[in-house]
Amino acid sequence: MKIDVRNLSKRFGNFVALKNVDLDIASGELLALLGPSGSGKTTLLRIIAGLDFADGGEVYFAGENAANLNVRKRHVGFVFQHYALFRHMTVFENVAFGLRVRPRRERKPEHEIVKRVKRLLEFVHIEGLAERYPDQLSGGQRQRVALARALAIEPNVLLLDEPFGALDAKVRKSLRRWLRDLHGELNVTSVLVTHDQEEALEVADRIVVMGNGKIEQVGTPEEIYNEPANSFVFDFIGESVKLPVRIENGGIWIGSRRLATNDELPGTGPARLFVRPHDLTFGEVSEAPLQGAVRAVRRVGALSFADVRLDYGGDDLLVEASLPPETLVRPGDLVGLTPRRYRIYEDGAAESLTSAAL
Ligand SMILES: Nc1ncnc2c1ncn2[C@@H]1O[C@H](COP(=O)(O)OP(=O)(O)OP(=O)(O)O)[C@@H](O)[C@H]1O
Repeated sequence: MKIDVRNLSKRFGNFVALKNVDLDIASGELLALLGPSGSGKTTLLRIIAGLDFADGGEVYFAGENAANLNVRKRHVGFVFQHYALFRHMTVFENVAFGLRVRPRRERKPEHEIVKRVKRLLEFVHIEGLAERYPDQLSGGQRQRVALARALAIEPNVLLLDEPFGALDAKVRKSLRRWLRDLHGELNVTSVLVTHDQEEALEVADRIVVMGNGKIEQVGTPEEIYNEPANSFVFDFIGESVKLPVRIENGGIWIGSRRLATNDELPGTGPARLFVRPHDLTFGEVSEAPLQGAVRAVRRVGALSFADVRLDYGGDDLLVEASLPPETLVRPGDLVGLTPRRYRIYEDGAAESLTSAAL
């Protein structure tokens, strides 16, 4: 089921929660709505679901204006962060619920309901838990039940609002891989709300980055990460180091040193350089545009980072740079750093003035 969102806007009192949102969701894709808290992700999801109404704009389900379809007719399955399972029902009954409450004309005979529920429990790998109650399950198992229950009604659209938000990091990771695999087997259009960029990058076919009720960028995980459309997306996705720089005489100046660039830059004035920590290359103090003293060296899993205090035109600036495996530095060492791939944003402007891969 294809979903088109057209010029959607929503206010809560004076607060603008969605501003002229346009979005095409392809049939069968898994789309992630990603953004900081309060950016409007849940509001957009609720309007798509029919649980809330927009002040302006439309949502189309397979070309039909969804305003003409009530919640039930939209055939939407939901999974929320807080497992809204019925506590007094077993896993089996929870999953069967949506099938049993259908109007008599549409309801399947009991033996078919039993067959379908069993198949769903197998599909989400919890067939052994059918007779348990929600209290007797782990958080991850409950979310599997919630997904089986959402799928029971054979939805055209699956809406997931922070489905793994309440789970610990390890369970989250395994469940999102599981969701990715499962989604490949389902012919359902899914929209996943998350504020976890790693989750979105790993699971989604495409990501919609939202900020302040607006769409900042739509793209594949690679596009979003490697070609951020603006400074908001660069800053929000992945780690970033931001350095104040100056544009003058066609070049980028870090203090009194000119950064090697591919292009001549127009204009004069302050700007900001955005660089990923792993795109800061360690080198000779005398040659690199940035110099500083190593404060600490840290290992996080297989990666090493150095906190470098840059001597930055009077202001000290602490940056975290990724250490390539062969680089040996110790606290107290003076090092040079060169931004290898970066983007330059004029102060106050979102669009990148230039980007470079040196
Ligand atoms: N019923 C409401 N009444 C008033 N304001 C609301 C209401 N629902 C949402 N908002 C506001 O609208 C903004 C967007 O909320 P929304 O829940 O869509 O954000 P979100 O991106 O999903 O955030 P989170 O990740 O924290 O869930 C927030 O500032 C929120 O406070």
